[in-house]
Amino acid sequence: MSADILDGKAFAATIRARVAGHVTRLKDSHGITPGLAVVLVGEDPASEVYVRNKGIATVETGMNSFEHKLPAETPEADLYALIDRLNADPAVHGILVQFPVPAHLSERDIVARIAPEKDVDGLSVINAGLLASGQNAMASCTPLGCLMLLRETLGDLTGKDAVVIGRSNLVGKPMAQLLLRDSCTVTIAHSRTKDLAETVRRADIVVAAVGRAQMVPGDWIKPGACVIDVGINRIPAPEKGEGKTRLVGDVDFASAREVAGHITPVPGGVGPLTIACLLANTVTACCRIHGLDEPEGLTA
Ligand SMILES: NC(=O)C1=CN([C@@H]2O[C@H](COP(=O)(O)OP(=O)(O)OC[C@H]3O[C@@H](n4cnc5c(N)ncnc54)[C@H](OP(=O)(O)O)[C@@H]3O)[C@@H](O)[C@H]2O)C=CC1
Ligand SMILES: Nc1nc(=O)c2c([nH]1)NC[C@@H]1CN(c3ccc(C(=O)N[C@@H](CCC(=O)O)C(=O)O)cc3)C=[N+]21
Ligand SMILES: [Mg+2]
Repeated sequence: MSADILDGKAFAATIRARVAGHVTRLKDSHGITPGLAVVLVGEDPASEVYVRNKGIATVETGMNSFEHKLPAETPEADLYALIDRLNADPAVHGILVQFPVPAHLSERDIVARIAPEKDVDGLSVINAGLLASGQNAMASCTPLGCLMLLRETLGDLTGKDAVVIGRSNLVGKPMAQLLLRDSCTVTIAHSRTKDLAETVRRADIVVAAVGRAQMVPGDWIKPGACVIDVGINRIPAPEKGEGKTRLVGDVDFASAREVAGHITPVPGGVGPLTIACLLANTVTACCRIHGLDEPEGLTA
């Protein structure tokens, strides 16, 4: 059996079309253009991919995009001054500071500096708390995109055994919360998990968010399971020529596709959904900031 390969790119396009519809309505009826600010400090390969693709998509959906690339040695005070300006800027409805940041900066303190209503990554303690207590949160873009794709693919998720590999505040934890809200039986695995292979073998749904290239082999996958690969890893690709690289996920796609029922590829899987949901969250933030009705079809 060979898995159904989930086309994240195509599904992302339908989400973006919904976003574009709401943007048009905001402009025509209220004279408001949603704006998204992205801050990148230093260099990170996964973040570079994100910034490139996000800028294009933001403008395509009719929103404003503000990019701030700062050098790796940027002092904390300068970064905070920028965040304060973005917090106060009425043209900015969403703020995203890309992680990881250089070691002299604190992710926790950066998140705390961002106005919670503009926190489109859903990282603030307010958003994390709202999500954990089952209230109307701004959910992190990647888990939101994964949940939308899972519902689209499997329908009702009630009672499914879900294993999330990774417990970051950005991906693993909010993913587990969203799956729990949809009544999955959720296990969160991480670097200290005793028998990862056995844990993953129980799962009807596997979400891999680790950041280790191709670490999940096909023989960990339960036949017919739905495999969502969040990882974005750059590895050498000598077959493409000297010094060339390619993107791979955290799942060994070649062996996993032989066992899984559904699987997301990298690239073309979760990445495009993250971007579509970032735009969706920006529109949601914009509506909330202006006291307008919640946009439909953009939240989980
Ligand atoms: N496609 C997309 O749209 C996105 C992709 N990404 C990518 O997803 C990946 C994960 O991102 P993020 O969550 O921020 O990463 P983090 O580095 O913040 O978290 C990684 C998690 O993986 C766990 N882990 C590390 N090694 C192992 C191991 N050997 N076995 C089991 N678990 C392990 C860590 O455990 P512990 O807590 O114990 O250290 C940690 O919880 C990265 O490749 C990132 O680039 C991220 C966001 C969006
Ligand atoms: N605060 C914060 N929030 C994030 O959500 C966040 C972050 N920091 N830091 C970096 C990671 C990584 N990430 C990606 C999103 C989309 C693609 C993406 O568009 N991927 C395409 C790439 C296609 C290509 O260009 O080759 C795909 O997978 O098809 C990649 C990576 C978000 N992240
Ligand atoms: Mg992280």
